[in-house]
Amino acid sequence: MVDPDKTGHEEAEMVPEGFKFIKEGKARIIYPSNEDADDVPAFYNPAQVFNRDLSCAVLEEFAVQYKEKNKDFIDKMNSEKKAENPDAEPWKFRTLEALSASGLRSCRYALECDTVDRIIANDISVSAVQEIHRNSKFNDCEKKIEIANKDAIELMALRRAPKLNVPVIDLDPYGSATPFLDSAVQAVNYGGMLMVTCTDMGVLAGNHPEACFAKYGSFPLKAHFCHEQAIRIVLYSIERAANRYGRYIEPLISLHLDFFIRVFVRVHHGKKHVKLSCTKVGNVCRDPQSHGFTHYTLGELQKTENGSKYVPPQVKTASSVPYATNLKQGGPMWLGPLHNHEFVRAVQSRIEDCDENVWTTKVRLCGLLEACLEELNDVPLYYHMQKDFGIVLKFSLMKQQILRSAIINAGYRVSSSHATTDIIKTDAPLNVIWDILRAYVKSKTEDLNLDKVDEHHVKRKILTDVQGDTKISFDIAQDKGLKAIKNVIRFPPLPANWGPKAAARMQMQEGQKLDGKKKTSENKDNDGGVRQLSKRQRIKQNKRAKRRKTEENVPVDPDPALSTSMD
Ligand SMILES: C[S@@+](CC[C@H](N)C(=O)[O-])C[C@H]1O[C@@H](n2cnc3c(N)ncnc32)[C@H](O)[C@@H]1O
Repeated sequence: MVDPDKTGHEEAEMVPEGFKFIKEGKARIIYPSNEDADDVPAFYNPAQVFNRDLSCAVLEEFAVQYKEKNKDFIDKMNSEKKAENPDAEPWKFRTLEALSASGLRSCRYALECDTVDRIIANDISVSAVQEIHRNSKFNDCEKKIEIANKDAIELMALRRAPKLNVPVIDLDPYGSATPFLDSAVQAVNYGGMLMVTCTDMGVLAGNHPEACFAKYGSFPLKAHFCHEQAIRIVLYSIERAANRYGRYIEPLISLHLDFFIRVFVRVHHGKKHVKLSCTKVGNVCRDPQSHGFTHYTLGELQKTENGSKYVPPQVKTASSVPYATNLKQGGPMWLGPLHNHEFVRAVQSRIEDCDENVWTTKVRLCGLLEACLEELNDVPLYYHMQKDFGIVLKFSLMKQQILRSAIINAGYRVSSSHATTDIIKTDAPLNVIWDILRAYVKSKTEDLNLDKVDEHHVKRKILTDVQGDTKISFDIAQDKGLKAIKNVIRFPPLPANWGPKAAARMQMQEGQKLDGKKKTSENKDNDGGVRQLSKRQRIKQNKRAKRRKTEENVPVDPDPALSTSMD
């Protein structure tokens, strides 16, 4: 490989005019000098460097663990192959990057993950595949990268073909990964891993609940826990797809980052465990007035004289959300743990050992994984200190540390979340939190200022209620839930223009089409769906798309957001 730090003769010869080279990790790609041009051959977003750095670390750790766990099986398979054909190649650990774009990620996997033997870099776009060829050559990793130009759904559906035997599949689409989940859960090896990105945060966060239901099978609630809720909806969707084929997921690391969701899940198989799925997914009920919420699984496992059976859950929504008059239901979503802490620790120590010049996001990655280790893994969702409690009580509340102490002193656990700041994740029942907050408000003021508050208003109900038997103490507690254990940066400021980016124009082979995936204002405008186009911009873009379609015969669908029907 050409030394990445050299900018000598050899490189200048390889970079065509109008192009530049971009360095990321140990890889470099050749990319148009004008990145904002309408017609870039393949998609590349520098803001996803964090996603790629993390994915390299996770992939290498997973590959090491997978080979170790399956050592006997791999050895047996290799000796059987050798007996049949002495020249047979040994078994290879393959990773499929199903939506590869420029091939940057695949090149990085090839160069930075020593335990991964092969990467299949696939993209439906002809121009993207040309870039993958060029970039894998440029990085001198052609031997490790197999290139495919197929619809990812078809490619993964070829799972019965013994050649596509992949322990890891990476899905990094524009917008939602849901069109690819069905074939991905079937194609990945037993005990293999799916790495899944979803960038349609607007949909997942509850801005378009009907679209979220259509894509993910889950109805999101508009609430301050929307970031973690988005992760849980994606996990639910993967679990449901897996269950249909006798498989189930184990989340290894599940993240909300900047403008997207990235989850790493192990895919197991086994009918007995698949049945348990109904006890891991469920609904959330939230009162928009008091901001209180509760959750319940869709099914419960009940012990019987002869063993156990699955039954519908006992739903205690009303008693779990005191002062609620009008509960709104969201879901279903994943209610189990988001992370496997042992795996997170292993990835974290791998990152700690790496060179900061290669993984430029090292400091942030370590902070993020530390935040994952700190968060309560068995408590779904959280409250925002001011935006939930403060707003309801119309009172400037105590510092986080004091409320956390009070919760711990009352005998419960509390933590922060990697997903956002200023939140309280706790196993304390809501009546305990209201007891604490009521006691605090009363300790700060004698005048509760309720004269003008309607008698049915939730603030009045909370503040005039009889104090429960919660032990109240605002003394600073000594507990790991109180303050960060390691002094690492958890939420560093982000660079300017950090966010989703416009999709590249797709050039497909004749006869190829995008199954179940249309270009919409969400995924065409960006890879995040966070910034929506105005109606005028969409009309303009539609016209441009139609013009292209006729001029170049490239299948670009008009923006469905302009039509009245949902599809
Ligand atoms: C967000 S980009 C991938 C970015 C890349 N993984 C990276 O890290 O830079 C999505 C890519 O998916 C490709 N794509 C979209 N639909 C596809 C399909 N059905 N099959 C294969 N590739 C597809 C697009 O051409 C585009 O290059």
